[in-house]
Amino acid sequence: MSTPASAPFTGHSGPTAIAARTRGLTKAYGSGETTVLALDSVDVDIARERFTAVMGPSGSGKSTLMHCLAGLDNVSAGQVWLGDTEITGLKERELTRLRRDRIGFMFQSFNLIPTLNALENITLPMDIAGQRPDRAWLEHVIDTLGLRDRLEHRPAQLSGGQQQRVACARALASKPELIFADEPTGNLDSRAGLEVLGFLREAVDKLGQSVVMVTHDPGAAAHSDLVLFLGDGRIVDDMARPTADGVLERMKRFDALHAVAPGPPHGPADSATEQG
Ligand SMILES: Nc1ncnc2c1ncn2[C@@H]1O[C@H](COP(=O)(O)OP(=O)(O)OP(=O)(O)O)[C@@H](O)[C@H]1O
Repeated sequence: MSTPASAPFTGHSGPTAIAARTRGLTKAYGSGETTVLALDSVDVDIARERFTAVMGPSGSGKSTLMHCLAGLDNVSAGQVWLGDTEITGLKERELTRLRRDRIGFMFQSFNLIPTLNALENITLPMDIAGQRPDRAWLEHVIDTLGLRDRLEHRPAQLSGGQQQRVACARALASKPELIFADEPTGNLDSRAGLEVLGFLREAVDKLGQSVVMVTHDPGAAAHSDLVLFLGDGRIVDDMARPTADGVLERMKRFDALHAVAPGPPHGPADSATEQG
């Protein structure tokens, strides 16, 4: 578990091969009798240059896990690292810079600026940060995502799938260590959704990126290398090289278990996940 503190991030196969990790990550909302334990002592290693999907029923803690991993939410207990940097305990300003420099985000709702064209949207976070894009990398991302002939178009002139590809390029533009995608296909029809999943896959396979995606869709999860299943704020299972059918079966089993024995909010099932 200990990693050399001075180990630099190399962009690809780093010294730890871990993009992010948590130990004892606990997040509670509220206090007293109304406390909700959204995450209950989660230990997880997110592998570098891999596509990790996070699944689980509504309210199981998926978004909370993503927010804590991305430093968007403070934790109640435990530790979170991005690469070799412990982010728990960082000040808000340091967190803002870390997110800007080292993390990419994709959301269900694209979040593009309507008055800017595709290229301007892609480079906006870097422009705001006063950073110059690595030109060769940017060109590579644009070609990989098939956006070359759409760069002058505004979001309204693009299909939903194309808009999400622009959002994907924006997330990739600064060559972040880790990309978080929150239901990135949630607003797309199945064909456009497949296309975006294919591009996320390529971002990992061809561009050496690391992706964490929250999804409810077993078909989307099947594009990942590893599915983490959350239940009641804990990682209750994982599945490497998932198939849509396999994921669906696993989810049905969880549902059946829940239906038979609703039990206490945080049951004993916990196979704290270690990969990499
Ligand atoms: N700001 C908040 N205040 C109080 N409770 C919260 C807050 N955010 C989340 N929760 C609670 O924490 C638990 C986990 O929520 P979270 O949004 O992480 O689940 P999720 O798995 O992402 O759900 P969904 O699939 O519906 O998006 C839920 O019980 C939720 O009600």
